[in-house]
Amino acid sequence: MYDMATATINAPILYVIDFDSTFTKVEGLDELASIALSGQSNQSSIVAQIRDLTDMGMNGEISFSEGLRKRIELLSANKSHIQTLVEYLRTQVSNSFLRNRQFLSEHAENIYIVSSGFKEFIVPVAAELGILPDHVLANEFRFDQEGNIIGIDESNPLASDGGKIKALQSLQPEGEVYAIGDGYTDYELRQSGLASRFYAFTENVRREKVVAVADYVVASLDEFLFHNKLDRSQSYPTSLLKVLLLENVHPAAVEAFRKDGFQVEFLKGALDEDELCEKIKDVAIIGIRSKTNITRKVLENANRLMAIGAFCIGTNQIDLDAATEKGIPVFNAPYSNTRSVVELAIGEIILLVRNSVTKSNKMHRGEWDKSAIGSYEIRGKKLGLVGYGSIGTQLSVVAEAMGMEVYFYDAVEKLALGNAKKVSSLDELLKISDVISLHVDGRKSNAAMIGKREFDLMKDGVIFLNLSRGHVVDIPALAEAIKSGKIAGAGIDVFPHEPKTNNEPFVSELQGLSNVILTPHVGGSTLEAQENIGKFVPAKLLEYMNNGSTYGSVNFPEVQLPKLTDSHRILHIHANVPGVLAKLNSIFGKNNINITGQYLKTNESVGYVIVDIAKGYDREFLREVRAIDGTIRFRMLY
Ligand SMILES: NC(=O)c1ccc[n+]([C@@H]2O[C@H](COP(=O)([O-])OP(=O)(O)OC[C@H]3O[C@@H](n4cnc5c(N)ncnc54)[C@H](O)[C@@H]3O)[C@@H](O)[C@H]2O)c1
Ligand SMILES: O=C(O)[C@H](O)COP(=O)(O)O
Repeated sequence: MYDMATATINAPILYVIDFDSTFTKVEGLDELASIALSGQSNQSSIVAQIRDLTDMGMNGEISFSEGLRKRIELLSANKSHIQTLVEYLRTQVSNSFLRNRQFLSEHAENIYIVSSGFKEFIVPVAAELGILPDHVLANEFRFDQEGNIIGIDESNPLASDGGKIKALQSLQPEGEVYAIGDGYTDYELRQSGLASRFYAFTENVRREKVVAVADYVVASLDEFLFHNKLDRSQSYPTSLLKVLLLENVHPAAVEAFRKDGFQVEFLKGALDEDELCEKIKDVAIIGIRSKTNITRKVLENANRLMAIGAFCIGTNQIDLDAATEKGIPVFNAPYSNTRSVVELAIGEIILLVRNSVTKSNKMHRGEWDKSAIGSYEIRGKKLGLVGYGSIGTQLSVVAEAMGMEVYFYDAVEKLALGNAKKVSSLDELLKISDVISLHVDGRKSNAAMIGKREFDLMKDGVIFLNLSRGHVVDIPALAEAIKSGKIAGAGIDVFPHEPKTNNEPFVSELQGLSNVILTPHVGGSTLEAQENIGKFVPAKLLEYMNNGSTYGSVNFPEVQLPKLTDSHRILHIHANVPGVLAKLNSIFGKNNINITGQYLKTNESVGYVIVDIAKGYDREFLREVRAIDGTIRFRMLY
């Protein structure tokens, strides 16, 4: 075992880092085989054999040297393939190594790569991040005259079992050695007593046998640096923060968070309140769509929660007041699916005005009903829009381009686009429209805003669409109006009770009614919209997590902050009571903290102060900042 007594006091710690699946995301030899055999029929089977051998070696299931020789025999690669491999590996450097290139170059003297891989591809890739070429201890290939790989340099200690130990011994380290890697041979450095600590590195691959024997498990280089209080790219490692993504958000979202190092859990369906109360306890960021309700009770259980992403437009499913009180900003995607809703509405208006749904249903039953009765053009028809926000206005423009006469009613003063005409009351709009389409938001006060009274005001034979929120319409009253013929056709995409997953049944009084299009809340569900949302919302959340910006938040004071350079940033969220900024400034003054930038925004309930301070301060003052009356949340970025 490692003996502290033998380490020379004050000798620098040596960081010994593995290359394959640690420094880079992949195994170099596996990739070399894949490149060399590209286009050949045996490519996948040989690469699979090589991968199996790599895995067995990494798990300590076969002797390392035996595995290496077998892999080289299977390889059939040459020098030109190595060049291609190097280009590829440059794109495969682990994200947390890329983020921490400053640490790697500033500490280059104390960092070694000790790898059973090959210098020919490790040196050029590692050197780009500041690793010194003579600090790469690795194998070397042997080539024939044509440049084909014919074996390995057997005189290199790394070519034999226990090679990493021998290589490290050759350095005669004077101080402590911390070994970081994903494989069993990295652990052997610790087992041999040469290294005082072994950190199992799980950013790219998690080998349980290796994790089981590790002193520490780190899912990123930031986590390793955090553990050792070393300079790093993330003040708090994202690999220690969990992101919970519900309701089948686009894979782009998963990718965005993983790329930044977060732990991501992805679920296809929604969760109910009790399930969520349990699940949210260790979650730092949650991403939902329209079906997950984030209630006050859920938030009471969310003590690690820092931000909420609504991967949709509507945010009525979130208790925004409770989130604000807890200092949690909420972000949504206000425009990413607008066009998708508009296109569905236009399609439905045409089909319903034309009475095509009834005819299509008859055809399915074997009835041929060729007649013009009840079928109209949309040209010249009056479209009444309830809610003239992003969707209402875009629908207004498109419908007008198709020859409809557009009228709208909105609760707040809105500028009419094109030739659209504003009407002064909902009742007036309902009375004059041939087609009525709802595009209000889902605020509580809009519950059942369209019921029997409103249906009675409408023209006989009106076409009615709701693609906004289910609870806005009284469904029994709607069903009655359809049955009575008051409504000639309806397109309904949203319902007061929607299944949580695709496995649950859907039940509604609207089922089986004639000339009714029922869609399962898919107004915004196009691949384009979902991909846009899957990129947009994580970008907002990451901007908040990494930089503190709240621009675009639906419940928080909005600030767009400059990128943090050469300073540390304090983010202080407090109840909006007088005097907090003065208290903060007096603490900074008293502790000689040099302020390089300061921002303050408030809304009715919270204040958000951001202070950039020069590095080199004594951390003691942070205690005083935390203790300021009314502090809700406090964190630091650097
Ligand atoms: N079916 C879907 O898949 C789908 C997709 C996207 C959005 N939506 C829903 O559509 C809603 C509207 O989206 P948006 O982007 O146009 O929102 P928005 O906030 O831009 O517009 C909503 C408009 O409705 C108005 N409004 C609210 N209550 C009203 C009332 N009682 N009377 C009159 N006007 C009222 C508001 O003043 C606002 O102008 C979203 O909130 C969401 O609930 C559904
Ligand atoms: O608010 C929205 O954007 C829509 O209702 C879409 O919700 P969804 O993402 O749950 O389909």
